[in-house]
Amino acid sequence: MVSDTTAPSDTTAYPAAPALQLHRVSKSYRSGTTVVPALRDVTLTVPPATFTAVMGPSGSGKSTLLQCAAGLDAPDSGQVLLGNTEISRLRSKALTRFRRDHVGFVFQSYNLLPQLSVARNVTLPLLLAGRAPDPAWLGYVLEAVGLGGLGERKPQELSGGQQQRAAIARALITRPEAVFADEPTGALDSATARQVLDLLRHTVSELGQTVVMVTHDPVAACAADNIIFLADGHLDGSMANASVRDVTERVAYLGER
Ligand SMILES: Nc1ncnc2c1ncn2[C@@H]1O[C@H](COP(=O)(O)OP(=O)(O)OP(=O)(O)O)[C@@H](O)[C@H]1O
Repeated sequence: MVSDTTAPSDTTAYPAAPALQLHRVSKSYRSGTTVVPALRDVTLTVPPATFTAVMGPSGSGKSTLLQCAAGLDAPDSGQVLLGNTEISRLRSKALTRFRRDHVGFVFQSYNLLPQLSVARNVTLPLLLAGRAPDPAWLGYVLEAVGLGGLGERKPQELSGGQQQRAAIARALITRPEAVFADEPTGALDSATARQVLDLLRHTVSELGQTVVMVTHDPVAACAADNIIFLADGHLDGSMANASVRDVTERVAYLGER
């Protein structure tokens, strides 16, 4: 287990293995008598300390990919590895424990508890795991997301962008193998979205965090090192260090090559 007292700048605890690997992952949903394929034979590798965006048309399988990669949903076939752990083999209890200790989540809707202070919200994953928060690490994470001095506020006393920063701090507090973000800027205006994207970028470059983010927005996707495209449940190529124009064009023709 990663110690909570490791110096904030120490990233040696992160595994040398890829942060995330999917090997031939397929997943279908049943809707009445109909079977809806959501992921078809997806294989991908995400190196540690990188920022990956997942793009594709509505219904192309982006959220399903994120859910399977994060251990929130189980693939029908194929393997998912987070660091050195094959999470697709874990049974329910072990998977819940693993997720709690090793996976961070950020959602479009922040999901902060209104009755708790920002600091309490941020340290909740540690408390739920029975681990004592390290005040130095909490202070560092709050500073890193630009919420230094605001830990005692309630979420409703923060702006939308600050609430999303708190949600990102909460995702980082356990020093997870990977942070999964589903449309984290979807509810924000473009200037605030920019700040949140810069923060995610900062967690990658300064904290060595691995971030995987689903987005519909080419501007948001271009904050990532690498963009992977999905079309109809298939992986449909990727782009590194892309421009907004290239991504917009690529998205318009997804699935047509
Ligand atoms: N719980 C479910 N039951 C039945 N079908 C589902 C379920 N969840 C997703 N699907 C279907 O699986 C496919 C992929 O859905 P998914 O939500 O992963 O796509 P998405 O790319 O994230 O879409 P969006 O951009 O609209 O959020 C879609 O056809 C969707 O209708």
